[in-house]
Amino acid sequence: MLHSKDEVLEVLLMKGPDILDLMKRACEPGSVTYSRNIFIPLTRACRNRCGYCTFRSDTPEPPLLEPEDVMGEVRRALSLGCTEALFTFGEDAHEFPGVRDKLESLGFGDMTDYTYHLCELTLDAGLLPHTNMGVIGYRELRMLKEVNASMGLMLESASPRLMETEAHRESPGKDPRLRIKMIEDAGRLRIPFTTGLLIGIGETLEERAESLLELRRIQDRYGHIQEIIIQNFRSKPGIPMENQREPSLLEMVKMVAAAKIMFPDVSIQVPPNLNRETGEVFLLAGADDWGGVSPISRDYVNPEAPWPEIDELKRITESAGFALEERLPVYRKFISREFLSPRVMERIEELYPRFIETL
Ligand SMILES: O=c1nc2n(C[C@H](O)[C@H](O)[C@H](O)CO)c3cc(O)ccc3cc-2c(=O)[nH]1
Ligand SMILES: C[C@H]1O[C@@H](n2cnc3c(N)ncnc32)[C@H](O)[C@@H]1O
Ligand code: MET
Ligand code: SF4
Repeated sequence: MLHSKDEVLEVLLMKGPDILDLMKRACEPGSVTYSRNIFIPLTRACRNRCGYCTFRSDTPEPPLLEPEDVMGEVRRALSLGCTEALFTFGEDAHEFPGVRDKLESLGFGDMTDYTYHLCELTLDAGLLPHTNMGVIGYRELRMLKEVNASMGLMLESASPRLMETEAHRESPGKDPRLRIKMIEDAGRLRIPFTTGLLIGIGETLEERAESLLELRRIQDRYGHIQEIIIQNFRSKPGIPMENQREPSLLEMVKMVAAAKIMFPDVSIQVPPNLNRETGEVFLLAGADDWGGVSPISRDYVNPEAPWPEIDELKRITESAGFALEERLPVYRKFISREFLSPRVMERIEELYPRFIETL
């Protein structure tokens, strides 16, 4: 195991054949999971302005997806065999007058109320919601737990220093203290949780080590983290961080391996669309999940990076020596009354019994 900052840092500084030993230590034979989803970006309005983001828009047009649009997409996703509805969008969007007026005309007070309503309709229709709407409070989390199979929030980095750099200078919601608090709140509420780190946004190797150790501390205390995304920063034309160097393949390999060694109890996810050529190398470094893959929608956060077809994902996974296994947005070991609301649990028992642990 890697327990101290020095030990983790030593891994992140490795060179030459030591890296091969590291990969061997992290990689276990077996299966690699993915979830069939549809991405539903309710709004591009966001109170933050992250230096790497192309998703946010100042004048979102339309300000909000309407219930009919959302439910049309949900039905289409169901007909294509999806199980997950991924609700990811801007933080505190109801602070924008355009969004607030639209919410009001639909009869909702804020984005949480609206999201709750859509999750409820989605769950009734048969998809399992996973919501990541940025930082929200304890009461909002408690409310959304009732209609979500899992929820998520990227820590991005545990470094408060990035709040003074291009990455997060204009993003009060990326303060690691707020993000850590929300991840802990989700732990207190027993919500199966997805978090992750964004690699290459100006953080030092030492800060990468600290971020992993911070997530380990939270997981030791609460045990609700089901997966950690190790996401590589992608440079895109027009973003403030356009000239920032992307992380190298070996930097990513070392992060993935360190994460797997530190978290034998958590899946390590790398998004296949951001790693078209290199994804299979990450499997050999301990990554064991591809995340949500959509047969219909784009990755609205990374629209230039299409997801591979599921057949292609299977080919890549098998050629590296692993089996591709479909999962729900909630991992098998969290499918229980301890972690899911009665409503969500009943829906899974009814519609997706094949994903439930049979002992
Ligand atoms: O397609 C994407 N899915 C993203 N997902 C979705 C994720 O792959 C799946 O929804 C989960 O694995 C649940 O099945 C996120 C989920 C979170 O909770 C937090 C961050 C992300 C980030 C992305 C992302 O950048 N692109
Ligand atoms: C939804 C998640 O997508 C990630 N994200 C946002 N912009 C980029 C980018 N340019 N490259 C890679 N990941 C990005 C952030 O980590 C965010 O939390
Ligand atoms: N805006 C949220 C965040 O960055 C959700 C993901 S980005 C669309 O945490
Ligand atoms: S990454 Fe999320 S929080 Fe940051 S600007 Fe984009 S939408 Fe907002």
